[in-house]
Amino acid sequence: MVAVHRDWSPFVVSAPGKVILFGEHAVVYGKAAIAGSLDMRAYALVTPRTDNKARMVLPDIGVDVLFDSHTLPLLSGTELSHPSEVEALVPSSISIPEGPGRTAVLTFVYLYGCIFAESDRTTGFTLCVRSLLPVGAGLGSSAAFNVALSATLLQLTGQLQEEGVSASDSKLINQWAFHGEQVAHGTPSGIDNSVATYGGFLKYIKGEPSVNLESTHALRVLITNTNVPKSTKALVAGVRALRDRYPSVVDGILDSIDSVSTTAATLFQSTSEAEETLEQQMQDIIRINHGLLSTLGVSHASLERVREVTAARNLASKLTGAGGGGCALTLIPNGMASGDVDVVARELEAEGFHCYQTVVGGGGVAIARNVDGKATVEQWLADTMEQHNSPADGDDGNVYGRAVAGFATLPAAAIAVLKPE
Ligand SMILES: Nc1ncnc2c1ncn2[C@@H]1O[C@H](COP(=O)(O)OP(=O)(O)O)[C@@H](O)[C@H]1O
Ligand SMILES: C[C@@](O)(CCOP(=O)(O)O)CC(=O)O
Ligand SMILES: [Mg+2]
Repeated sequence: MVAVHRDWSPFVVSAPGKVILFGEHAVVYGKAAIAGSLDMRAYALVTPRTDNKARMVLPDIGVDVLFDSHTLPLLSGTELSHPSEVEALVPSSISIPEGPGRTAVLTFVYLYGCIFAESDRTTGFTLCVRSLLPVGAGLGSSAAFNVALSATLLQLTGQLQEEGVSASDSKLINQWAFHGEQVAHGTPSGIDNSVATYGGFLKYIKGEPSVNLESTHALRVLITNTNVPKSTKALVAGVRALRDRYPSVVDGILDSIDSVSTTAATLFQSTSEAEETLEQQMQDIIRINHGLLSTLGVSHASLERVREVTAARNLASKLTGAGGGGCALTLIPNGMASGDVDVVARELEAEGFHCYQTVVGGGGVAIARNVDGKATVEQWLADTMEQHNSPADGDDGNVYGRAVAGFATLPAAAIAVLKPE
Protein backbone atom coordinates (compact mmCIF):
# COMPACT_ATOMS: atom_id res chain seq x y z
CA MET A 1 0.00 0.00 0.00
CA VAL A 2 1.38 3.45 -0.91
CA ALA A 3 1.43 5.76 2.07
CA VAL A 4 -0.05 9.20 1.49
CA HIS A 5 1.26 12.13 3.55
CA ARG A 6 -0.82 15.25 3.93
CA ASP A 7 -0.61 18.57 5.71
CA TRP A 8 -2.97 19.13 8.57
CA SER A 9 -3.44 21.54 11.46
CA PRO A 10 -3.78 20.75 15.16
CA PHE A 11 -7.20 19.63 16.32
CA VAL A 12 -8.81 18.97 19.68
CA VAL A 13 -11.33 16.25 20.55
CA SER A 14 -13.39 16.21 23.72
CA ALA A 15 -15.69 13.55 25.21
CA PRO A 16 -17.72 13.46 28.43
CA GLY A 17 -17.75 11.15 31.41
CA LYS A 18 -20.96 9.45 32.47
CA VAL A 19 -23.07 8.66 35.43
CA ILE A 20 -25.22 5.51 35.47
CA LEU A 21 -28.52 6.52 37.02
CA PHE A 22 -30.15 3.08 37.00
CA GLY A 23 -29.28 -0.45 35.92
CA GLU A 24 -25.53 -0.99 36.42
CA HIS A 25 -24.50 -4.66 36.57
CA ALA A 26 -27.94 -5.77 35.27
CA VAL A 27 -26.98 -4.09 31.95
CA VAL A 28 -24.22 -6.69 31.53
CA TYR A 29 -27.00 -9.35 31.32
CA GLY A 30 -29.06 -7.56 28.67
CA LYS A 31 -31.29 -5.59 31.08
CA ALA A 32 -32.13 -1.91 30.56
CA ALA A 33 -30.01 0.83 32.11
CA ILE A 34 -30.19 4.61 32.10
CA ALA A 35 -27.17 6.88 32.05
CA GLY A 36 -26.37 10.48 31.29
CA SER A 37 -23.30 12.46 30.34
CA LEU A 38 -21.42 14.65 32.80
CA ASP A 39 -20.04 18.12 32.26
CA MET A 40 -16.58 16.78 33.14
CA ARG A 41 -14.73 15.79 29.98
CA ALA A 42 -11.48 14.44 28.54
CA TYR A 43 -9.66 16.69 26.03
CA ALA A 44 -7.17 15.46 23.43
CA LEU A 45 -4.90 17.93 21.63
CA VAL A 46 -3.36 16.44 18.48
CA THR A 47 -0.48 18.19 16.69
CA PRO A 48 1.54 17.19 13.59
CA ARG A 49 5.16 15.99 13.71
CA THR A 50 7.67 15.98 10.91
CA ASP A 51 9.35 12.69 11.86
CA ASN A 52 6.50 10.20 11.36
CA LYS A 53 6.60 9.06 14.97
CA ALA A 54 3.57 8.74 17.25
CA ARG A 55 3.91 10.23 20.73
CA MET A 56 1.23 9.85 23.41
CA VAL A 57 1.42 12.13 26.45
CA LEU A 58 -1.00 11.42 29.35
CA PRO A 59 0.07 13.71 32.18
CA ASP A 60 -2.85 12.73 34.47
CA ILE A 61 -1.49 9.18 34.70
CA GLY A 62 2.22 9.83 34.12
CA VAL A 63 2.60 8.40 30.59
CA ASP A 64 4.83 9.80 27.82
CA VAL A 65 5.61 7.21 25.11
CA LEU A 66 7.17 7.65 21.68
CA PHE A 67 6.52 4.97 19.07
CA ASP A 68 8.34 4.55 15.77
CA SER A 69 5.27 4.24 13.57
CA HIS A 70 6.77 1.38 11.55
CA THR A 71 7.18 -0.73 14.74
CA LEU A 72 3.45 -0.55 15.51
CA PRO A 73 1.64 -3.61 14.09
CA LEU A 74 -1.27 -3.05 11.70
CA LEU A 75 -4.11 -5.38 12.64
CA SER A 76 -6.68 -6.83 10.31
CA GLY A 77 -9.05 -7.49 13.18
CA THR A 78 -8.74 -11.24 12.71
CA GLU A 79 -5.30 -11.59 14.28
CA LEU A 80 -6.63 -11.37 17.83
CA SER A 81 -9.32 -13.58 19.21
CA HIS A 82 -9.65 -11.03 22.00
CA PRO A 83 -8.26 -7.50 22.38
CA SER A 84 -6.71 -8.43 25.74
CA GLU A 85 -4.09 -10.37 23.77
CA VAL A 86 -2.65 -7.07 22.64
CA GLU A 87 0.21 -7.13 25.14
CA ALA A 88 2.29 -9.33 22.85
CA LEU A 89 1.99 -6.73 20.08
CA VAL A 90 3.58 -3.82 21.96
CA PRO A 91 6.94 -2.99 20.28
CA SER A 92 9.86 -4.35 22.32
CA SER A 93 11.41 -0.87 22.47
CA ILE A 94 8.52 0.28 24.69
CA SER A 95 8.41 -0.61 28.37
CA ILE A 96 4.77 -1.05 29.33
CA PRO A 97 4.03 1.04 32.45
CA GLU A 98 2.35 -0.37 35.56
CA GLY A 99 -1.01 0.94 36.87
CA PRO A 100 -3.48 2.98 34.82
CA GLY A 101 -0.85 3.76 32.16
CA ARG A 102 -0.70 0.09 31.27
CA THR A 103 -4.28 -0.09 29.97
CA ALA A 104 -3.87 3.23 28.16
CA VAL A 105 -0.75 2.06 26.29
CA LEU A 106 -2.30 -1.32 25.38
CA THR A 107 -5.44 0.40 24.15
CA PHE A 108 -3.42 2.84 22.05
CA VAL A 109 -1.42 0.04 20.37
CA TYR A 110 -4.60 -1.92 19.66
CA LEU A 111 -6.70 0.95 18.30
CA TYR A 112 -3.78 2.41 16.29
CA GLY A 113 -3.20 -1.02 14.72
CA CYS A 114 -6.84 -1.48 13.77
CA ILE A 115 -7.71 2.06 12.66
CA PHE A 116 -4.50 2.76 10.72
CA ALA A 117 -4.85 -0.62 9.00
CA GLU A 118 -7.99 0.71 7.33
CA SER A 119 -6.19 3.67 5.83
CA ASP A 120 -3.44 4.34 3.32
CA ARG A 121 -2.34 7.44 5.17
CA THR A 122 0.66 7.74 7.40
CA THR A 123 1.46 10.71 9.52
CA GLY A 124 3.50 11.65 12.56
CA PHE A 125 1.59 13.13 15.48
CA THR A 126 1.68 13.97 19.16
CA LEU A 127 -1.47 13.26 21.16
CA CYS A 128 -1.87 14.78 24.60
CA VAL A 129 -4.94 13.95 26.71
CA ARG A 130 -6.01 15.90 29.80
CA SER A 131 -9.09 14.80 31.68
CA LEU A 132 -11.20 16.32 34.42
CA LEU A 133 -12.61 12.93 35.39
CA PRO A 134 -11.27 11.05 38.39
CA VAL A 135 -9.52 7.89 37.17
CA GLY A 136 -11.18 4.60 38.13
CA ALA A 137 -14.01 6.09 40.22
CA GLY A 138 -16.99 4.89 38.16
CA LEU A 139 -17.51 8.07 36.13
CA GLY A 140 -16.35 6.59 32.84
CA SER A 141 -12.88 8.12 32.57
CA SER A 142 -11.84 5.15 30.42
CA ALA A 143 -14.75 5.61 28.00
CA ALA A 144 -14.06 9.37 27.65
CA PHE A 145 -10.41 8.50 26.93
CA ASN A 146 -11.34 5.73 24.47
CA VAL A 147 -13.83 7.91 22.61
CA ALA A 148 -11.29 10.78 22.38
CA LEU A 149 -8.59 8.33 21.23
CA SER A 150 -10.81 6.64 18.63
CA ALA A 151 -11.98 9.97 17.21
CA THR A 152 -8.35 11.15 17.07
CA LEU A 153 -7.16 8.10 15.09
CA LEU A 154 -10.18 8.20 12.76
CA GLN A 155 -9.63 11.91 12.12
CA LEU A 156 -5.91 11.33 11.43
CA THR A 157 -6.71 8.63 8.89
CA GLY A 158 -9.33 10.73 7.11
CA GLN A 159 -12.24 8.46 8.07
CA LEU A 160 -14.45 11.24 9.49
CA GLN A 161 -16.35 13.95 7.70
CA GLU A 162 -14.69 17.35 7.39
CA GLU A 163 -17.10 19.30 9.60
CA GLY A 164 -18.85 18.54 12.88
CA VAL A 165 -19.55 14.95 13.91
CA SER A 166 -22.12 13.18 11.71
CA ALA A 167 -24.31 10.25 12.74
CA SER A 168 -22.05 7.85 10.82
CA ASP A 169 -18.94 9.40 12.43
CA SER A 170 -20.48 8.81 15.89
CA LYS A 171 -21.31 5.22 15.04
CA LEU A 172 -17.72 4.54 13.95
CA ILE A 173 -16.18 6.31 16.96
CA ASN A 174 -18.50 4.42 19.32
CA GLN A 175 -17.64 1.03 17.78
CA TRP A 176 -13.90 1.55 18.15
CA ALA A 177 -14.25 3.02 21.64
CA PHE A 178 -16.13 -0.16 22.63
CA HIS A 179 -13.12 -2.22 21.48
CA GLY A 180 -10.94 0.09 23.60
CA GLU A 181 -13.18 -0.65 26.61
CA GLN A 182 -12.77 -4.38 25.89
CA VAL A 183 -9.00 -4.02 26.17
CA ALA A 184 -9.52 -2.56 29.65
CA HIS A 185 -12.36 -4.70 31.01
CA GLY A 186 -12.89 -7.76 28.86
CA THR A 187 -16.69 -7.76 28.79
CA PRO A 188 -18.04 -4.20 29.06
CA SER A 189 -21.74 -3.68 28.40
CA GLY A 190 -20.99 -0.73 26.10
CA ILE A 191 -23.05 1.81 28.06
CA ASP A 192 -20.07 4.02 28.99
CA ASN A 193 -18.72 4.47 25.47
CA SER A 194 -22.25 5.08 24.15
CA VAL A 195 -22.79 7.94 26.61
CA ALA A 196 -19.31 9.37 25.97
CA THR A 197 -20.07 9.33 22.22
CA TYR A 198 -23.70 10.46 22.09
CA GLY A 199 -24.04 12.47 25.31
CA GLY A 200 -27.50 13.30 26.69
CA PHE A 201 -29.68 10.85 28.57
CA LEU A 202 -29.71 7.33 27.19
CA LYS A 203 -31.72 4.21 27.78
CA TYR A 204 -29.34 1.43 26.89
CA ILE A 205 -29.80 -2.28 26.26
CA LYS A 206 -26.73 -4.27 25.19
CA GLY A 207 -26.65 -5.03 21.47
CA GLU A 208 -29.40 -2.51 20.65
CA PRO A 209 -28.99 1.10 19.46
CA SER A 210 -29.21 3.40 22.49
CA VAL A 211 -32.36 5.51 22.82
CA ASN A 212 -32.05 9.21 23.60
CA LEU A 213 -34.63 9.86 26.32
CA GLU A 214 -34.91 13.60 25.70
CA SER A 215 -35.98 14.01 29.31
CA THR A 216 -38.58 16.62 30.14
CA HIS A 217 -36.83 17.21 33.48
CA ALA A 218 -33.45 18.75 34.26
CA LEU A 219 -31.67 16.32 36.54
CA ARG A 220 -29.53 17.81 39.31
CA VAL A 221 -27.26 15.38 41.06
CA LEU A 222 -24.57 15.49 43.69
CA ILE A 223 -21.83 13.00 42.93
CA THR A 224 -19.72 11.81 45.84
CA ASN A 225 -16.39 10.14 45.19
CA THR A 226 -15.64 7.98 48.23
CA ASN A 227 -12.00 7.81 47.03
CA VAL A 228 -12.12 4.08 47.76
CA PRO A 229 -10.44 2.29 44.83
CA LYS A 230 -12.44 -0.43 43.08
CA SER A 231 -11.97 -2.85 40.22
CA THR A 232 -14.84 -2.99 37.75
CA LYS A 233 -13.54 -6.29 36.43
CA ALA A 234 -13.50 -7.93 39.91
CA LEU A 235 -16.96 -6.59 40.84
CA VAL A 236 -18.53 -7.77 37.58
CA ALA A 237 -16.87 -11.17 38.11
CA GLY A 238 -18.26 -11.29 41.68
CA VAL A 239 -21.83 -10.81 40.44
CA ARG A 240 -21.27 -13.50 37.82
CA ALA A 241 -20.04 -15.96 40.48
CA LEU A 242 -23.10 -15.22 42.65
CA ARG A 243 -25.39 -15.78 39.67
CA ASP A 244 -23.66 -19.08 38.88
CA ARG A 245 -24.38 -20.24 42.46
CA TYR A 246 -27.97 -18.96 42.75
CA PRO A 247 -29.23 -18.42 39.19
CA SER A 248 -32.95 -18.05 39.88
CA VAL A 249 -32.40 -15.76 42.90
CA VAL A 250 -29.97 -13.47 41.08
CA ASP A 251 -32.01 -13.43 37.88
CA GLY A 252 -34.97 -12.24 39.96
CA ILE A 253 -32.87 -9.35 41.27
CA LEU A 254 -31.65 -8.48 37.76
CA ASP A 255 -35.24 -8.49 36.50
CA SER A 256 -36.23 -6.13 39.32
CA ILE A 257 -33.40 -3.77 38.33
CA ASP A 258 -34.71 -3.91 34.75
CA SER A 259 -38.14 -2.80 36.04
CA VAL A 260 -36.50 0.03 37.98
CA SER A 261 -34.83 1.32 34.79
CA THR A 262 -38.01 0.99 32.76
CA THR A 263 -40.00 2.85 35.42
CA ALA A 264 -37.35 5.60 35.50
CA ALA A 265 -37.50 6.01 31.70
CA THR A 266 -41.26 6.54 31.96
CA LEU A 267 -40.82 9.09 34.76
CA PHE A 268 -38.18 11.06 32.82
CA GLN A 269 -40.56 11.48 29.92
CA SER A 270 -43.71 12.07 31.91
CA THR A 271 -45.55 15.31 31.26
CA SER A 272 -48.62 14.58 33.36
CA GLU A 273 -47.23 14.30 36.90
CA ALA A 274 -46.45 17.28 39.14
CA GLU A 275 -42.69 17.90 39.62
CA GLU A 276 -42.84 17.04 43.32
CA THR A 277 -44.63 13.74 42.75
CA LEU A 278 -42.08 12.79 40.11
CA GLU A 279 -39.20 13.66 42.39
CA GLN A 280 -40.72 11.58 45.17
CA GLN A 281 -41.10 8.59 42.83
CA MET A 282 -37.57 9.06 41.53
CA GLN A 283 -36.25 9.05 45.09
CA ASP A 284 -38.15 5.82 45.82
CA ILE A 285 -36.64 3.99 42.86
CA ILE A 286 -33.14 5.31 43.64
CA ARG A 287 -33.42 3.74 47.11
CA ILE A 288 -34.80 0.50 45.67
CA ASN A 289 -32.04 0.30 43.03
CA HIS A 290 -29.34 0.78 45.67
CA GLY A 291 -30.90 -1.93 47.85
CA LEU A 292 -30.96 -4.39 44.96
CA LEU A 293 -27.30 -3.66 44.12
CA SER A 294 -26.39 -4.10 47.74
CA THR A 295 -27.92 -7.60 47.75
CA LEU A 296 -25.66 -8.41 44.81
CA GLY A 297 -22.70 -7.64 47.08
CA VAL A 298 -21.39 -4.55 45.27
CA SER A 299 -21.93 -1.88 47.94
CA HIS A 300 -19.23 -0.80 50.40
CA ALA A 301 -19.15 0.73 53.89
CA SER A 302 -18.18 4.10 52.37
CA LEU A 303 -21.16 4.02 49.99
CA GLU A 304 -23.48 3.12 52.88
CA ARG A 305 -22.11 6.14 54.75
CA VAL A 306 -23.04 8.42 51.83
CA ARG A 307 -26.53 6.94 51.93
CA GLU A 308 -26.85 7.55 55.70
CA VAL A 309 -25.56 11.14 55.63
CA THR A 310 -27.87 12.11 52.78
CA ALA A 311 -30.87 10.15 54.15
CA ALA A 312 -30.63 12.24 57.34
CA ARG A 313 -31.52 15.20 55.09
CA ASN A 314 -34.29 13.30 53.28
CA LEU A 315 -32.22 12.83 50.16
CA ALA A 316 -31.96 9.52 48.23
CA SER A 317 -28.60 8.11 47.13
CA LYS A 318 -27.33 5.06 45.31
CA LEU A 319 -23.96 3.75 44.21
CA THR A 320 -23.15 4.47 40.57
CA GLY A 321 -20.94 2.39 38.27
CA ALA A 322 -19.47 -0.85 39.49
CA GLY A 323 -19.65 -0.05 43.25
CA GLY A 324 -17.27 -1.49 45.85
CA GLY A 325 -16.12 2.11 46.46
CA GLY A 326 -15.94 4.69 43.67
CA CYS A 327 -18.89 7.06 43.44
CA ALA A 328 -22.43 7.49 44.73
CA LEU A 329 -25.07 9.80 43.34
CA THR A 330 -27.66 11.79 45.26
CA LEU A 331 -30.74 13.26 43.58
CA ILE A 332 -31.05 17.00 44.27
CA PRO A 333 -34.67 18.23 44.14
CA ASN A 334 -34.98 21.11 41.67
CA GLY A 335 -36.31 23.42 44.39
CA MET A 336 -33.36 22.83 46.77
CA ALA A 337 -31.24 25.97 47.26
CA SER A 338 -27.60 25.50 46.25
CA GLY A 339 -26.55 26.72 49.71
CA ASP A 340 -28.40 23.74 51.21
CA VAL A 341 -26.67 21.39 48.78
CA ASP A 342 -23.34 22.90 49.88
CA VAL A 343 -24.18 22.02 53.49
CA VAL A 344 -24.69 18.34 52.57
CA ALA A 345 -21.55 18.37 50.41
CA ARG A 346 -19.53 19.75 53.35
CA GLU A 347 -20.86 16.98 55.62
CA LEU A 348 -19.79 14.38 53.08
CA GLU A 349 -16.39 16.00 52.57
CA ALA A 350 -15.88 15.91 56.35
CA GLU A 351 -16.03 12.10 55.96
CA GLY A 352 -13.05 12.29 53.57
CA PHE A 353 -15.15 12.15 50.39
CA HIS A 354 -15.07 14.52 47.42
CA CYS A 355 -18.30 16.01 45.99
CA TYR A 356 -19.24 17.43 42.57
CA GLN A 357 -22.54 19.21 41.90
CA THR A 358 -23.63 18.80 38.33
CA VAL A 359 -26.52 18.68 35.90
CA VAL A 360 -26.64 15.48 33.85
CA GLY A 361 -27.12 15.35 30.09
CA GLY A 362 -24.70 17.54 28.07
CA GLY A 363 -23.29 16.92 24.58
CA GLY A 364 -21.25 13.94 23.41
CA VAL A 365 -18.01 13.74 21.43
CA ALA A 366 -16.92 17.00 19.81
CA ILE A 367 -14.09 17.90 17.45
CA ALA A 368 -12.60 21.36 16.94
CA ARG A 369 -10.51 21.23 13.77
CA ASN A 370 -7.75 23.62 12.73
CA VAL A 371 -7.74 25.11 16.20
CA ASP A 372 -4.56 27.07 15.91
CA GLY A 373 -1.66 26.63 13.54
CA LYS A 374 0.67 27.51 16.41
CA ALA A 375 -0.82 25.37 19.21
CA THR A 376 1.87 23.26 20.81
CA VAL A 377 1.59 20.45 23.29
CA GLU A 378 4.19 22.14 25.50
CA GLN A 379 2.13 25.36 25.75
CA TRP A 380 -1.08 23.39 26.33
CA LEU A 381 0.57 21.39 29.06
CA ALA A 382 2.04 24.43 30.72
CA ASP A 383 -1.36 26.14 30.76
CA THR A 384 -3.51 23.18 31.77
CA MET A 385 -1.08 21.92 34.39
CA GLU A 386 -0.82 25.31 36.01
CA GLN A 387 -4.58 25.62 36.23
CA HIS A 388 -5.01 22.07 37.55
CA ASN A 389 -2.32 22.28 40.16
CA SER A 390 -2.70 25.74 41.63
CA PRO A 391 -6.35 26.70 41.99
CA ALA A 392 -6.84 30.35 42.82
CA ASP A 393 -7.44 31.32 46.47
CA GLY A 394 -11.10 31.04 47.40
CA ASP A 395 -11.72 28.85 44.38
CA ASP A 396 -15.22 27.39 44.47
CA GLY A 397 -14.03 23.94 43.44
CA ASN A 398 -15.28 24.37 39.90
CA VAL A 399 -12.64 22.18 38.29
CA TYR A 400 -14.28 22.50 34.89
CA GLY A 401 -14.11 26.30 34.87
CA ARG A 402 -10.46 26.21 35.91
CA ALA A 403 -9.50 23.78 33.20
CA VAL A 404 -11.30 25.58 30.41
CA ALA A 405 -9.59 28.76 31.53
CA GLY A 406 -6.37 26.77 31.35
CA PHE A 407 -6.90 25.90 27.70
CA ALA A 408 -5.89 29.45 26.91
CA THR A 409 -3.95 28.38 23.84
CA LEU A 410 -7.25 27.63 22.13
CA PRO A 411 -9.45 30.26 20.51
CA ALA A 412 -12.82 30.86 22.25
CA ALA A 413 -14.66 29.39 19.26
CA ALA A 414 -12.84 26.08 19.70
CA ILE A 415 -13.66 25.98 23.40
CA ALA A 416 -17.34 26.54 22.59
CA VAL A 417 -17.30 23.59 20.15
CA LEU A 418 -15.61 21.37 22.70
CA LYS A 419 -18.22 21.82 25.41
CA PRO A 420 -21.52 21.27 23.61
CA GLU A 421 -24.66 21.88 25.71
N1 LIG B 1 -6.81 11.22 32.17
C1 LIG B 1 -6.55 10.04 31.58
N2 LIG B 1 -5.55 9.94 30.70
C2 LIG B 1 -5.31 8.76 30.12
N3 LIG B 1 -5.97 7.60 30.36
C3 LIG B 1 -6.96 7.65 31.24
C4 LIG B 1 -7.30 8.87 31.88
N4 LIG B 1 -8.33 8.62 32.71
C5 LIG B 1 -8.60 7.28 32.58
N5 LIG B 1 -7.79 6.70 31.70
C6 LIG B 1 -7.79 5.27 31.30
O1 LIG B 1 -8.93 4.67 31.90
C7 LIG B 1 -8.56 3.66 32.87
C8 LIG B 1 -9.50 3.73 34.09
O2 LIG B 1 -10.73 3.19 33.69
P1 LIG B 1 -11.73 2.37 34.61
O3 LIG B 1 -10.96 1.46 35.50
O4 LIG B 1 -12.74 1.79 33.69
O5 LIG B 1 -12.39 3.46 35.52
P2 LIG B 1 -13.56 4.51 35.18
O6 LIG B 1 -14.70 4.06 36.04
O7 LIG B 1 -13.01 5.84 35.59
O8 LIG B 1 -13.86 4.39 33.73
C9 LIG B 1 -7.13 4.01 33.21
O9 LIG B 1 -6.46 2.83 33.60
C10 LIG B 1 -6.59 4.56 31.89
O10 LIG B 1 -6.26 3.51 31.03
C1 LIG C 1 -20.92 -2.63 36.34
C2 LIG C 1 -21.11 -1.97 34.98
O1 LIG C 1 -22.50 -2.03 34.65
C3 LIG C 1 -20.72 -0.50 35.02
C4 LIG C 1 -19.28 -0.24 35.41
O2 LIG C 1 -19.02 1.14 35.45
P1 LIG C 1 -17.61 1.75 35.92
O3 LIG C 1 -16.51 0.91 35.31
O4 LIG C 1 -17.59 1.70 37.42
O5 LIG C 1 -17.58 3.16 35.38
C5 LIG C 1 -20.31 -2.76 33.94
C6 LIG C 1 -20.66 -2.43 32.50
O6 LIG C 1 -21.74 -1.89 32.22
O7 LIG C 1 -19.83 -2.78 31.63
MG1 LIG D 1 -14.36 2.60 32.72
